[in-house]
Amino acid sequence: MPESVEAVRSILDVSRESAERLSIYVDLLRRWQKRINLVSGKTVENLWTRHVADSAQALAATPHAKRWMDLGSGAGFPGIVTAILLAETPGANVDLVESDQRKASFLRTVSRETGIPATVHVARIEDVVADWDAPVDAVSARALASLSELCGFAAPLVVQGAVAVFHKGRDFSRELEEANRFWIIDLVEKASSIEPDSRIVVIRHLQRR
Ligand SMILES: C[S@@+](CC[C@H](N)C(=O)[O-])C[C@H]1O[C@@H](n2cnc3c(N)ncnc32)[C@H](O)[C@@H]1O
Repeated sequence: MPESVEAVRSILDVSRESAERLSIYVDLLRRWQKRINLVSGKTVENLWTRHVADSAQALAATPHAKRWMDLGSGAGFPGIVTAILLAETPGANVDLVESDQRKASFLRTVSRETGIPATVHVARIEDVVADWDAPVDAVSARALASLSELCGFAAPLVVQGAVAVFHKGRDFSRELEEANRFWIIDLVEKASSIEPDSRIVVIRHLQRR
């Protein structure tokens, strides 16, 4: 797959404006990566496929969602990518929750330089979700925690009508088995177009056993 915006276009349509914003984001990430560890060093050469296109699968899985919360955003995957792809959609917003100060500074810089509809919360997910009272259409997380833990983070939002969209890796079957002990989960999984053995998991209903 090409290491350019074409990798993202293999997942969904990307406007010229979004393509420009994605390029600004990738340039900033490469620059900041020299100072702080934003992504694993061995993936820097493949940022467009391994991170940007991979992240675009969250919005592709839930294309009608406009108001997102991204948990443990790190360098902005998938939350910043979602916000860029929704930048021209009226009413769109992505709340990014990240407890690490330096990563949050990076996220704020990207948000400012690209002019995207994103709000950065430098806080713990548990605290943000517990106090949250604004409508959320979708909640995303990638490389953050086990499925069972993610259900715990997202449940208060899913109960209020949000759809949960999680990137999950090759341990998914074992994680699902564990999560099923604690949660009744209405889940649809889709094979990742980017990472073999990975999938995008969409949860519409969630209830603690
Ligand atoms: C492994 S990184 C993944 C980052 C990004 N989602 C990605 O896919 O590249 C997990 C991130 O979640 C953040 N994090 C972990 N637990 C958290 C919590 N309870 N509240 C807020 N942020 C948290 C960490 O600081 C870290 O940046």
